[in-house]
This record gives sequence, C-alpha cells and structure tokens, in this order.
Amino acid sequence: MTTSVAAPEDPLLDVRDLRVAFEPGTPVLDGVDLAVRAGEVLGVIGETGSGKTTLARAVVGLAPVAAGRITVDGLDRTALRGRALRDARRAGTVQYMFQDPLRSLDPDLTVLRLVGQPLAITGVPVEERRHRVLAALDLVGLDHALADRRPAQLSGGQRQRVALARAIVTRPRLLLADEPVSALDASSRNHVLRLLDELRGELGLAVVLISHDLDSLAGVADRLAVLYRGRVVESGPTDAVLRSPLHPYTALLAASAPGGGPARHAELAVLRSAATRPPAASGCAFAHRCPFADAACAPRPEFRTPAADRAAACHHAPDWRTRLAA
Ligand SMILES: Nc1ncnc2c1ncn2[C@@H]1O[C@H](COP(=O)(O)OP(=O)(O)OP(=O)(O)O)[C@@H](O)[C@H]1O
Repeated sequence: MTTSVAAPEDPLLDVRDLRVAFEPGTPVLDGVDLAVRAGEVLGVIGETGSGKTTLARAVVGLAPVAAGRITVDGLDRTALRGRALRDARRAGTVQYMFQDPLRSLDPDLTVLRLVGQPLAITGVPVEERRHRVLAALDLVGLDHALADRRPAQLSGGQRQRVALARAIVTRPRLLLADEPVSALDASSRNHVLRLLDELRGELGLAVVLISHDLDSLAGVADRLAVLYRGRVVESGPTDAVLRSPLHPYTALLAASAPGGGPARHAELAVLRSAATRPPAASGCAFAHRCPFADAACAPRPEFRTPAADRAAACHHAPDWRTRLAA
C-alpha cells in the first residue's frame, strides 16, 4: 500500500512500506512510504504521538523495524547488521538532530568538543577536527568565541545552532531534524529555518524536517508528508497541499493554522463536527473522526492526482469538498 509520492529523480532517502512496532500487533508506523531527493526539504507534520520521531529514529537504526525497507543513497539500511551497520553509522552520512538540544548535548563538554564528537568517532585527527568544527560553526553563523563555552552558557537559539553544527560537521547526505525550532522564540525560529534552507543548497543535503507546527514547515519545506496514527495520509508539494488539501485531516490541520480566514473557519466547523467513534482496526485511519466517513472507507484508501505528484489516503479525496459546500 502506497500513500506517498516518490520524488521524480532517484531519491536519496527512500522509505517503503515501513512498519515499526514496539509491541507485537500494535504498529506505531503502519506502511509508511516517503522519498526525499538531495537538496530537498521534506516536511513531516502530524499531531503528538503520530509517529514522527519514530520515523526518524527508524531511519537512523534506533527503532525496531518490523517490515519494509529504508534505503539511503542506494544502500538498504534495514539489511545492515554487525560491522556493516557500525561502519554505516560511523560514516556520518545520515545525521539525526534530536528534539531537545539541552538534553541531547552533554553539559560537561565545550562547543568545540561537542561539535567535534562525530568526527572523533570516525578517527579524524585533532588538528583537522578543530579546523572542521570551526568551519561548521561558520556555516551555522556561530562566533568562534563560543567554542570554549558549555551548553548552559548558551542561549536556546545558540544551542540549536550547536546541534545543527554537530549534525553537519560530517558533511552528511541526509539530515533528520526533529522539531528543531519548537523551543525557540519567533526570531530564532526563523533564523534556524533559514539556515536549514541555505544548508540544503550549499551542502546538497536532503532534509527531513519534523514538526507539529505547520507554520514552521510552510516557508521551508518543498514537499509535505502528513502523518496520522502512523500512516502518511497525504503527501505532495507544500503549496498545493496547504492550498487545497486532499485529505480531510490535512484540511483540519490547515484550517486550524493561524491566518486561515473566514472560509477556513467555516470548513473547520464542519471538519470538527464529526462525532468521534472508536477507531476501526482496518480501513481509513481517520474515519473515526471524519464527517465524510461511510461504508466506502472500510478498505484501506489510496488516491493519486492524475499528475501523480500528490497522494492522499482518502476514498473521498475527489468529492468531499463538494459535500462541504452543499
Ligand atoms: N520506545 C518506545 N516504546 C514503546 N512505545 C513507544 C516508544 N517510542 C515511542 N512510542 C510510542 O509510539 C507512538 C509514536 O511516538 P512518537 O514519539 O514517534 O510520536 P511523535 O509524533 O514524534 O510525537 P511528539 O510530537 O509528541 O514528539 C506513541 O504512542 C509513543 O508512545
């Protein structure tokens, strides 16, 4: 079952039919497909518990993959074991920026040591390490004078940049940034998002940008994947997805975002009007909350636009909007 759209060129990250379960029989990710090209930012949005962090952790080998395939630059990472897995991790091709830099950065280490850690692991000599750390600090706009400070002596925005410098110091091909701006004020948030945008161009990075906040993604993500209860319910170019959502859940997210306008408020009222029922074990993941759900929603849904650049896991994707207007 496929609910996302493969990028037109060979993707750098290709996730197919991914299933992750911490307990048997209760998948946290249930048949996720997504693809990201080099130089592209894919925004992954979804409410709390939808599986965003688990998706990123699965890509870096930190979550139990029950089925499916994760390919990075042509290498099937789910097939790696033992030494091959260790080597792939140490190579630093894929970097994961943790959600909370205050907790993920060792409080006892200086910025120089923190950012240099991934290089130390790969055996880069001290002098070269220093040189590359300072170059990474330049890239993220941090003054070299901060190199001797520890995390507690930095602002939230500076800490987030240290986390970013640490993530790019190995010159990765793929960066998974998990809520990189959620703890920041508006000005630092814009700064870090702009930085990510520049870095993907300068380094040809493929970026998976995870957020529960549509506003943070709207300005920087080329495409969006909307996660709901462990499934990608909609994917496509950001502007198109936000302008005319194909899935009622995406419409609910878009209408709830600030600046929706009166038309969106009316839509929101309808979308929120459905009485919530217990979720069904099969079929559409959103049916229990959807005002348009009917018997047609019992099989697992898939809809694609004729140009195949957008997809939605909704049987009613072509017609629910007309019913909304009726
Ligand atoms: N190690 C684990 N063991 C058991 N269940 C887990 C584990 N990690 C995550 N989960 C469960 O998987 C589901 C998805 O969690 P995940 O952290 O991926 O969601 P999320 O979308 O990133 O949420 P948030 O926006 O709150 O960070 C949740 O129900 C969570 O309780």
